[in-house]
Amino acid sequence: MDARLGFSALQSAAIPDSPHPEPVVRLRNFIRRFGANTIIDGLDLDIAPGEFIALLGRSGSGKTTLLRTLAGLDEIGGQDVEVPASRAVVFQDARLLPWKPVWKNVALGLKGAQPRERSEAALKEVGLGHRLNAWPLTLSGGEAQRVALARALVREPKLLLLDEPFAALDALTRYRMHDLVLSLWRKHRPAVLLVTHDVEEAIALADRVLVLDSGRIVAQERITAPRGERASFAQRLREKLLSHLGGDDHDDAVVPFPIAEAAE
Ligand SMILES: Nc1ncnc2c1ncn2[C@@H]1O[C@H](COP(=O)(O)OP(=O)(O)OP(=O)(O)O)[C@@H](O)[C@H]1O
Repeated sequence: MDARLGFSALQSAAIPDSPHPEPVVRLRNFIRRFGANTIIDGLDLDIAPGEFIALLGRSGSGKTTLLRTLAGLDEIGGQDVEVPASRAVVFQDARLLPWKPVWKNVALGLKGAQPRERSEAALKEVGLGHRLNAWPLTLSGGEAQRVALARALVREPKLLLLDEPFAALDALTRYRMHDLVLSLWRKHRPAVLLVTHDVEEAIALADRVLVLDSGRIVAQERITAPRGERASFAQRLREKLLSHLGGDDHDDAVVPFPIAEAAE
């Protein structure tokens, strides 16, 4: 297996180095058009089980279109697309039902036994065990996104799709969410596709960074450095500076820096 890939244009070639014979996501020559506009233009993509992928691209490059396809939110009839049935999406806005308390938002549509207990356990995992009966409108932006994460994870998805979930948060909350997402990912190990505009975020979180342009993957970089060593100086300094700015969510569910690199 290769250590690092350069930014070579891949265009519609299959990603050659998937370490698993059976990817959890498999797209071949995927095409998406809106009217006369071709948004995704013959895309091949494999995502390995448990792999964390960040998808970068300019505005309008088709990132959300690709994510919606993987989420099953768009009708794509007749194309060679394999995705797991168990998948969950977190969007930029939490999309909580304001008339239901937090735990019911997480339990919504949950199949199987003990929805309340499972919802409670998921909310504890994201540090909101004390807000089970809170109303969504009383939550901060960071808290609401943590509820959205709990709602996704309680379904134990094989594929977790994150569409700029941190973009609307302040910097401190965003960095805390990074740590939280990483700790949850390490524990549950879903494959993750994170759509983001933030290159630094992509480098900090992902195993592999893809760049989408004009409907094609034009570059990819596999990042093998342990996450704790990625820009650790910058992170320490950032944490130090940001600790003076305060934040909306101080709790002990967030993994403190340095991030523990458990079995990457
Ligand atoms: N339902 C739709 N009907 C028509 N055009 C659409 C539809 N959905 C997306 N598009 C177009 O497809 C293109 C790609 O949109 P998409 O939202 O996937 O881009 P993006 O990379 O996620 O952009 P951004 O970073 O700004 O969110 C845009 O030109 C958009 O206008």
